[in-house]
Amino acid sequence: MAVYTPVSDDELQTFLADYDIGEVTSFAGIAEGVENSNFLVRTTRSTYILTLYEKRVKSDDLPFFVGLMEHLADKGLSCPRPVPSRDGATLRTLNGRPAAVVTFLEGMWHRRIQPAYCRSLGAAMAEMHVAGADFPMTRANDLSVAGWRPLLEACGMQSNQIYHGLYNALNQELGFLERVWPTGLPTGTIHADLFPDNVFFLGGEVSGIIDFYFACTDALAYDLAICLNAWCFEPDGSFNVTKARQLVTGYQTVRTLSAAEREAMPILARGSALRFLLTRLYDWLNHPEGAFVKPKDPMEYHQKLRFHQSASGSAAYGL
Ligand SMILES: Nc1ncnc2c1ncn2[C@@H]1O[C@H](COP(=O)(O)OP(=O)(O)O)[C@@H](O)[C@H]1O
Ligand SMILES: N[C@@H](CCOP(=O)(O)O)C(=O)O
Repeated sequence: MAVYTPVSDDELQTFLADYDIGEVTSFAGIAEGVENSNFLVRTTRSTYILTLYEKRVKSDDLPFFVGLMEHLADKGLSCPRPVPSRDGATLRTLNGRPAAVVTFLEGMWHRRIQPAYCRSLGAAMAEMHVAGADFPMTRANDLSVAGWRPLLEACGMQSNQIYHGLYNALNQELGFLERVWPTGLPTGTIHADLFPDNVFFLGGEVSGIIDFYFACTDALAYDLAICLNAWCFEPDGSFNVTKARQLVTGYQTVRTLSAAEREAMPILARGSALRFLLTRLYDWLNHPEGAFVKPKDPMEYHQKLRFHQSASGSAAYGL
């Protein structure tokens, strides 16, 4: 459960007194997520999510995240809509943390991924890319290649607690990716954390996308690469090329990938595996005492990285 900052009933009542969202009927910490503190708030009017933004979310970035959700919701995408308080502010402070109330989305996320879900996901992602094309704000991806070395150095030799030789292996991989990382691909607003727990389904089709707190301006194809990692590996660690094909086919029903994007996919997938390996490794070594959170396994991404290191070109991804 991710609740780093507790909120008492009294603190909630005082905070929500400034909103026109009805009377609170129930309130509970949410047993999922690892980044922020999330609470489910039911009121006489509707259901909402209260989020207190934690360590990795910089206050200066919040207007981008909140603005993006408003922009996408205005374009008809099913994503949380920030709810303003009576004075019109969508970003406020609670217990010393920046906080926001957003609308609750119906649907459920799938732990066991079917190829058809990947197809629906691909189309939903491309729709998000198209809808985000005229979003006027930008935010650099601080967890792209330039951000990986500081993360690795912050983990340092402690990395070897997880597995002997891990630091050197990652250092070598990072050196390679720093040399070959693609530039000049079509860019736009990407989600950058489109994992199964952030995509809700109803009846086999994507019904909503949540958790825009890593969203940024970067290569559109990098979002696909993240999903190749997060959706297309089986629990035994093997890569399922059928799921990859479905993901890409679904994407291309809305937006066609260029030849350069297809060619870059193996490196983008490799970089994306390293990115999640590094943040997981950092969190594994540094998770706060007493927080209600289950750190995610860095070694899952080490196994994925090894697949990408041995993959032979775009064909290995069904491209
Ligand atoms: N708008 C929403 N509608 C429905 N459920 C939500 C919404 N936002 C968050 N949740 C629930 O809270 C969980 C954690 O949210 P998430 O944004 O992924 O947290 P974190 O940023 O900490 O990873 C989700 O898995 C989901 O169950
Ligand atoms: N998806 C990332 C961690 C961020 O967690 P989320 O709950 O915000 O999706 C990972 O799996 O490492």
